[in-house]
Amino acid sequence: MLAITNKKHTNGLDYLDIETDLCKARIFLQGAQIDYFQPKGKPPLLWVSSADDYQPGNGIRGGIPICWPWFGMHPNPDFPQHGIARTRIWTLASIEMRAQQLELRFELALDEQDKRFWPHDSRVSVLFSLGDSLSVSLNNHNTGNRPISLTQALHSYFPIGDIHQLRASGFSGAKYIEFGAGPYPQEDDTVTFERETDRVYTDLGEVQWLHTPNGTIEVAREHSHSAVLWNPWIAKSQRLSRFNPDDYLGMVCLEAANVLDDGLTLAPGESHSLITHIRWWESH
Ligand SMILES: O=P(O)(O)OC[C@H]1O[C@H](O)[C@H](O)[C@@H](O)[C@@H]1O
Repeated sequence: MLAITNKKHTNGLDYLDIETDLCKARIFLQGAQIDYFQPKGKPPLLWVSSADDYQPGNGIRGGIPICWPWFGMHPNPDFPQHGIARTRIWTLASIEMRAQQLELRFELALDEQDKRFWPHDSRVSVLFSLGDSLSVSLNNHNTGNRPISLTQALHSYFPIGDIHQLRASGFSGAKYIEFGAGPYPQEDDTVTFERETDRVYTDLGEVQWLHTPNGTIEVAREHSHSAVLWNPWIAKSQRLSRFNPDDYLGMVCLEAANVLDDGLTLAPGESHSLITHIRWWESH
């Protein structure tokens, strides 16, 4: 089966409700933000805060916000954190079925207002590939005649059941910066959570795993040597917008990125795709 229905949220945001033989998904045009993905017969793979009211103009607190064309704070303090893509309306450009994977491509057309933030000749698009796993590819192409530099992330929120029981693995050999300090070498392969965690990893291997009480989520990346691992813990949860004070107990963000020395510089005519693959891991 294949059902793709255009719907409107009560607060006005347009989204696509999607069902295939292999999964159910929901993608908002604002931010090209997927906030729901569930392989059939398995639990959902993305987390969203019940405090989010899906207001136009805000990124949704969950799913996969797209941080582009910068991650984190911009040197200009008047520019929004994590770039402009997550609050802009994207256009659905194509729908294709390949084998049993449903591919949806969205494009972002920047207006004059946006050019204040991003005065470059470039094209950005995102391709979702939906099957029993989820792949997201954020594609940049330099259409101008000067180099372009940017940072970006697929800011994925995962449902992890209980932060006190979560073990995140696949980190050995990397290094990280946290709260402006570091880089520190990551000696253990596994990370556990006992406090606010906000690490920007570089030199990171291609695959990490989130071992939760409900199963293991595998998060792989292509064309990316960096990722962000984030849990706001108690105090920051109380300050965060669209977030319940105890939400930190049930989520973690592991964000495929191109940041720090893994930031991009695209020569004229050059393209790049930041890709993440997300699935429930099954041992064979
Ligand atoms: O509140 P937001 O702008 O969505 O940012 C949410 C979080 O994003 C990233 O994970 C950063 O590393 C965090 O420092 C930040 O708090």
